Amino acid sequence: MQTATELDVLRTAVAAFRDAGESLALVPTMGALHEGHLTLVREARARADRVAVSIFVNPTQFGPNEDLDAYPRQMEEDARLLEAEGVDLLWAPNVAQMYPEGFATTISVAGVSEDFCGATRPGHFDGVATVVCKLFNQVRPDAALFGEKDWQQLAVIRRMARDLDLTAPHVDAILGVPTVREADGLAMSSRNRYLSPEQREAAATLPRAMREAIERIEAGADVRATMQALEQALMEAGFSLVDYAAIADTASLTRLDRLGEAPARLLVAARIGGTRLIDNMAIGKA
Ligand SMILES: Nc1ncnc2c1ncn2[C@@H]1O[C@H](COP(=O)(O)OP(=O)(O)OP(=O)(O)O)[C@@H](O)[C@H]1O
Ligand SMILES: CC(C)(CO)[C@@H](O)C(=O)[O-]
Ligand code: BAL
Repeated sequence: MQTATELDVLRTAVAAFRDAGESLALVPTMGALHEGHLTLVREARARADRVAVSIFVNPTQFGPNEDLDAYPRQMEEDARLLEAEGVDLLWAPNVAQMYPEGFATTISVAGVSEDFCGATRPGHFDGVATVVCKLFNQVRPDAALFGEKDWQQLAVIRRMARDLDLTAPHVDAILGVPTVREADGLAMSSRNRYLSPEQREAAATLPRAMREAIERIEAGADVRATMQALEQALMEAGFSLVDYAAIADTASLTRLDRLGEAPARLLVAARIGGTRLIDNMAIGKA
């Protein structure tokens, strides 16, 4: 595996793949890798001749009171994990390279980025869209893979890629990979390591309560009342705040107060101690 920490080194490595006629898939990450990330890498390997992974803890997607400084950083261990997965290229820029003196451009995706995490983390998706656009321009992959765990992020990136012609037309080059879960159902996340043993146990209530809510709504229960019951179940389990618990259209993320014909998603963000967890699941007709 080649590691590039400078843009010209990255470009030379990518050009060598291209000169050899090889396809390239990109897996963008913020590091602190777990099985969720490695599943994205394996999917990428199955789809392209070459795989590039980026590791960059992007400061512009963190709010002023969020965990930018505390966010886990373990570059050497991550590099070992990626090497073992057969990754070809690790792109690990620093903040000054990504945002040089005078950097002044922001990409903002209206609509799909506004509710849910966009409302509770103002500016978050501007930071995500801008850095992902830069990563696409730096690496110029044929395809990029993202986790469904960050469902709204995936929707924002798909919208941006279509709007800005970042990928080939008529090709779904932005690929979503189903959420990888722990044995008790908790979605894997780098932030799970912030949880104390007691909080970790209580955190499994999140996917459990979501599945119960889905069963009830699919059996005809009222959406609003079921969302209230879901919030209550989380608070009783030890969560301190539910940022949102709602059903939305899968693609537009418009909130729904009942299931209809279009595919829908249950989306939840909730805090336990100082840790904010998100999860989402399909509901209704697939
Ligand atoms: N459990 C998971 N299953 C599938 N994909 C995942 C999972 N966790 C993260 N990903 C995906 O990996 C990519 C990089 O995510 P990131 O590095 O932020 O990890 P994370 O575990 O989501 O961290 P965080 O705790 O910041 O949410 C994203 O596309 C994300 O959706
Ligand atoms: C897509 C991403 C790498 C952009 O910083 C980040 O939001 C993440 O890890 O999900
Ligand atoms: N996995 C999404 C990145 C973030 O929470 O900032």
